Amino acid sequence: MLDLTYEMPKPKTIAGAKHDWELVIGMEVHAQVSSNAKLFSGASTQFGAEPNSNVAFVDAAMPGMLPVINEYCVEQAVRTGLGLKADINLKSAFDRKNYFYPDLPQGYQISQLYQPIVGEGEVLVEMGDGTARMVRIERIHMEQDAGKSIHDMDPHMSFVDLNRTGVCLMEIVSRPDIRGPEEAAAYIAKMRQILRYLGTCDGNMQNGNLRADVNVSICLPGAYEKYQETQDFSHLGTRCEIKNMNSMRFIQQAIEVEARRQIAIVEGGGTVDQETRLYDPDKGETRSMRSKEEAHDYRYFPDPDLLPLEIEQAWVDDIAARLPELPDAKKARFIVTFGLTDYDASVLTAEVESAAYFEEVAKGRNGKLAANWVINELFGRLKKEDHDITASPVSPAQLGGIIDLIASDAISGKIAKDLFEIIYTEGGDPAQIVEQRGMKQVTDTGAIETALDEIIAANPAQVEKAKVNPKLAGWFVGQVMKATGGKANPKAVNELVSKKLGS
Ligand SMILES: Nc1ncnc2c1ncn2[C@@H]1O[C@H](COP(=O)(O)OP(=O)(O)OP(=O)(O)O)[C@@H](O)[C@H]1O
Ligand SMILES: [Mg+2]
Ligand SMILES: [Mg+2]
Repeated sequence: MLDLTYEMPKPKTIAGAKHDWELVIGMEVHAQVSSNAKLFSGASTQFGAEPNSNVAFVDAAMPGMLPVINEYCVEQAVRTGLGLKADINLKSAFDRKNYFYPDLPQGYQISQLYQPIVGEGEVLVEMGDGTARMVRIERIHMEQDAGKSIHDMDPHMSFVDLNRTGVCLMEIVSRPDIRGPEEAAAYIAKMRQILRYLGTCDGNMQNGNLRADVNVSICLPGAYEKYQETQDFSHLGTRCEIKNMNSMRFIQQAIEVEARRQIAIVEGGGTVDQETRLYDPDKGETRSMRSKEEAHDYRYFPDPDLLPLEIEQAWVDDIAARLPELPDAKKARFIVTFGLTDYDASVLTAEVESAAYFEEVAKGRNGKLAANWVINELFGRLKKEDHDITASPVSPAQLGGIIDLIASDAISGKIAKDLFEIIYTEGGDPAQIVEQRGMKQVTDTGAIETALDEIIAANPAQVEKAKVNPKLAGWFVGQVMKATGGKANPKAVNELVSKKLGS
């Protein structure tokens, strides 16, 4: 594999009235496991179902009901851990996190506080300008999602929908290694990409299947480096946690707004309280939800209904052996195998489906040419209609066919674009269309020469001018192209023009 060494991105600094401040960010990503059934029941996880139709007795906390662990969910947590190059804990355990809320019928959430299933890992976060930072993962634990309270259906009543209750979430906790709003967005994007490659979470942020709690603090330049050396958190500022964010744009806005709030407090001589806050995108501010003083005492304790979760190394090894190729490896391979730039390789591997599409087109062809066509023509065209690659009307075989016609000089690059448009809108076989519609490039120098001779004969004044000003040769090239309906081979035309005009 290619060894990619990156320069680290600079931390974002914000100028306060007195100092420059740096940002420190740690994220808790909640990723809903792509599983048909819930973590401890067989009820369906289908999104958008009739309210309260996907609820097993245990989800509704009926007396005497016992949780039974869903092995598939455990496997997805292990796969996610392996995908983040993390330690897998062969023994983990479930704890009860107790709190009261109408959407939590059990009165507690089953989670893993003391012994999570996945330990330390790492994610490479690339910034698109060639810089990248390795963000450490602290842990991943499995937990149940809560139900949903609905307050906006009736002015006098609130409703509860338990469909989501008990759905398996993975909480992926990062170290405070993220240093700015753009990095936070890039981190989420990379996490989403890895989860989607693995297929352990569909990454649908709109549906809330991937959401993040964003922890923000500020510090003076130099303090973070001291924390890195010692791992002593006292070098860092007090964090505030912005809950439940499911939009990359709002995450970036919230971080900036929150950092500025903290800077104003500290520069005004105050101290930041550790608290949970909510971002209001309409007002562009974060608001306190609850502070440390009124913090929940969750009274965590091991869930007596569930045995510790013990898995075998052989099972983990087997899962590891079956992992798909992940984004970093695929990108590096694309750069080496197809001679792509870092940027093109990133674009093509952003989604696993586009990567597969490109690879089919590029196999046995010029990789750079294939990349150009996939990125500029195909992606550009799909974007116009807001389609993704899975809905592409042009198949990899068809696009490959167009590229073959260019490579063999059968059609010019300009005609290829027309051909692409025909196939995009009407379908068909590229070679056949070129044949039937007479789109073949004229490489026959005889035909080009005849056209050129006619133009020269009709424009004696231009010919004289061109003899003293070689730049005018381009005019003759253009005229030949026009006369041949854009089908003349531009290289052959150029050669003939300079031969005849002696320029
Ligand atoms: N000074 C700091 N500045 C920014 N982020 C921090 C700081 N200290 C810790 N963090 C980050 O805060 C997050 C803490 O998450 P964790 O799940 O461990 O605890 P929690 O938020 O107290 O618990 P809960 O899951 O109940 O919200 C981590 O991502 C961590 O990196
Ligand atoms: Mg947490
Ligand atoms: Mg938290």
